[in-house]
Amino acid sequence: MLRLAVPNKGSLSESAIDMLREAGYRTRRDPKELVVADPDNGVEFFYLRPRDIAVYVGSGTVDAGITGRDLLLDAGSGAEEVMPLGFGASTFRYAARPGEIGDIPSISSRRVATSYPELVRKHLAQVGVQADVVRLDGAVETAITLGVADVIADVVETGTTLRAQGLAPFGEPILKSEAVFIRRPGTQEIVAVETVRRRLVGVVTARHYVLMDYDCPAALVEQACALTPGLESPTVSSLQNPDWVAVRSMVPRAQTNRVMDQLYELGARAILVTSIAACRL
Ligand SMILES: Nc1ncnc2c1ncn2[C@@H]1O[C@H](COP(=O)(O)OP(=O)(O)OP(=O)(O)O)[C@@H](O)[C@H]1O
Ligand SMILES: O=P(O)(O)OC[C@H]1O[C@H](OP(=O)(O)OP(=O)(O)O)[C@H](O)[C@@H]1O
Ligand SMILES: [Mg+2]
Repeated sequence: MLRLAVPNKGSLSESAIDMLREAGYRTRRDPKELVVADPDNGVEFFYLRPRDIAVYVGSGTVDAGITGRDLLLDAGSGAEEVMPLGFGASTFRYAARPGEIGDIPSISSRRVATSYPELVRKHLAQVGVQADVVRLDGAVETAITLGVADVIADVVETGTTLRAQGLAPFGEPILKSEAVFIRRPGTQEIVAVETVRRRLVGVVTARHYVLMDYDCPAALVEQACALTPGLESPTVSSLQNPDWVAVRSMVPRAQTNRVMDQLYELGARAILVTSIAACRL
């Protein structure tokens, strides 16, 4: 059986579980369940702390899993990112009291509090800044108030936590993170890992696109297809009225209304949009 690691708690857990369910896998029924066997799909799921997932995958104890890119890089375990999953987006940034430290070179000789010490050490080395890294488990924004650090490096999603502590981010983000599918190097040869990857690509694509159907005057079909090129090529079918054709194409969900407006202006009618439940491209 393939061994797959899933976040058991935290920001990524619920969305990761939803994604696996959409991909047709069995998921836990109770948050206390830590191991779930899915014999029909030949997979055993291990519900682990997101921070530990890259370590398990890197060591080969589990074959693949879902975690955050920032956690993967902090673990430095040798597990590799296969694909981003389109949820759990955040940035990883330095922050300090406004007016005190305003750029990355000024971190030099200061104390930086973080829950991601390896990620921060690697970044400081990359930019050639010497500083003391103070490892904390969480709530690092308070470290400056309590006098443990001059700078923090932490996950920023909305920025609410930073603002509440009177801190402001500075410098370019160290990293743009999101949930990622990771695997042990070499496992691309394992058919079951490749099947999981393909199913996840299916879910990400199904979420990203809608299916658009419309009727279009035959004389305008080239212009209409230019607005809805789809992935390979739109399907064009004949209608009973030979002056019109029916077109079906995949359109990025975020562009749905703009494309419908443009099609309508061109002369297309009966424009229908449907969600895609699943797909394999
Ligand atoms: N608002 C957020 N706060 C923290 N982590 C977030 C947020 N949004 C996305 N993430 C991502 O979630 C992962 C961290 O998850 P983890 O479960 O370790 O911490 P958490 O969500 O802060 O939960 P907890 O603090 O309860 O342990 C990282 O990859 C991080 O980038
Ligand atoms: O930019 P925001 O939307 O405010 O989100 C980012 C904050 O949320 C997380 O903290 P969490 O609540 O998980 O507490 P923790 O620091 O103890 O992990 C993270 O560590 C940041 O502090
Ligand atoms: Mg947290």
